[in-house]
Amino acid sequence: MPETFRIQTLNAISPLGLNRLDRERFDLGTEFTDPRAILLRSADLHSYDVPHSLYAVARAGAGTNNIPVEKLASLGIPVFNTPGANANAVKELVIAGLLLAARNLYHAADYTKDLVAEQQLSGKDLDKQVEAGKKQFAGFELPGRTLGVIGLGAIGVLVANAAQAMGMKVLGYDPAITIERAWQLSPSVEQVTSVEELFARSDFITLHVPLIEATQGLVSAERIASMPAGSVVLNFARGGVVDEEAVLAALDSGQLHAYVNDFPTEVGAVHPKVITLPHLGASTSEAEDNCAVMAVDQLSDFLLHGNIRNSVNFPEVAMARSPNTTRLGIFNENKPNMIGQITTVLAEAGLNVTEFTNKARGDYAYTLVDVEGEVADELKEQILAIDGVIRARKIEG
Ligand SMILES: NC(=O)C1=CN([C@@H]2O[C@H](COP(=O)(O)OP(=O)(O)OC[C@H]3O[C@@H](n4cnc5c(N)ncnc54)[C@H](O)[C@@H]3O)[C@@H](O)[C@H]2O)C=CC1
Ligand SMILES: O=C(O)C(=O)COP(=O)(O)O
Repeated sequence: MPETFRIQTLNAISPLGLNRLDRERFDLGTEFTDPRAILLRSADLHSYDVPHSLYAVARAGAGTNNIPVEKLASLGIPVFNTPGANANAVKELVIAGLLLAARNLYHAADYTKDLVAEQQLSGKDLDKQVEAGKKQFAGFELPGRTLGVIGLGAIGVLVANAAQAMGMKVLGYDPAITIERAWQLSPSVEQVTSVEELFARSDFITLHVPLIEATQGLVSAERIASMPAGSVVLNFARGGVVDEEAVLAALDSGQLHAYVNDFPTEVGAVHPKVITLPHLGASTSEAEDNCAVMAVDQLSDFLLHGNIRNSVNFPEVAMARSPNTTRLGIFNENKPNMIGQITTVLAEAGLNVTEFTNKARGDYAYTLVDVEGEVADELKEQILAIDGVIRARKIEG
């Protein structure tokens, strides 16, 4: 009997994704203590005691800063994410953020509500106060203004192209832009080669980078000071990418006009020039469906076939299944003679290899191997005994 894999969900995952799982092979629950896989969105896994049973973690979304990615790599546990699946949702919220800031919409709507709810105005009195008060919310238009986009990945490219189509001058900065994203980027977007230049030339800055050591505090006091007075910072990446204290000081001094962000803090959320949303970037039904479908498909492909697609800590490795073969998935340290030792064990067991792929990424590597016929259980133990092999699995189809 092939195994039924226990998948523990730590956040609400769209049923459109979950319903793709064959219930004969997958058992879904929120309370397992020995899951084979974890499926989550933003739940924090950093203090999670990783059980020996765990084979994989799938993040229905983009950011993986809530997951101990390196630690899991060292245990031979791939972490998957869903690149691009929620990018349009974030792009639309960023465009809304540009307009919220440029037209002072948040305060303007509050003002109107206050006239009726608090001041109890109506009829001609209300009309009069509306016309008298509106000038304090007069804004500015986007065409001709410059938007600096930091990070030209799935989201950054969509934001850059949309802002450009709205008549903005768009600058982009991403020293590691992929060829795929460069092809998608509007040719009118100007690439700048230093983040300092981007700040100095931008009326709006929008952030679309992961939260990693290199991006922590990327928006600093010094960089904000180099922006034109009255600029706007939009942060739909992660709170830690911005030095919030510096932003609040710049809002107080008038150097910044507004800070629109998706990551509430006790101090920031109540500042009058800050517009904070409750981490809403990916919260559309479309994005939730897209992320769930992609995460579930990648996870089930790994559990059933050992294939790795869109992992953030292991390389892309996928092979079609062939009849009358047994598949092994092996995680090992990326060091010399691993392939030699693995194939020697297979040869000594008299096994004929029909397909073999080994790819490395950073300190670790992954091997998928198909051999003719059945494989004895002891073979897995022999492979695990090789110095540098972290984990080995006989994958039943
Ligand atoms: N507010 C929300 O609900 C959401 C937030 N996010 C955040 O947005 C981030 C980006 O998402 P995607 O665009 O889908 O990821 P992505 O991986 O497609 O793009 C990230 C880009 O940032 C670039 N980058 C990395 N370090 C950089 C640096 N120091 N300077 C400039 N560029 C740098 C990379 O080269 C890559 O092109 C996620 O990691 C996540 O933190 C993503 C989705 C929803
Ligand atoms: O995909 C991301 O990085 C996000 O921030 C979305 O988070 P969520 O899935 O809405 O908890």
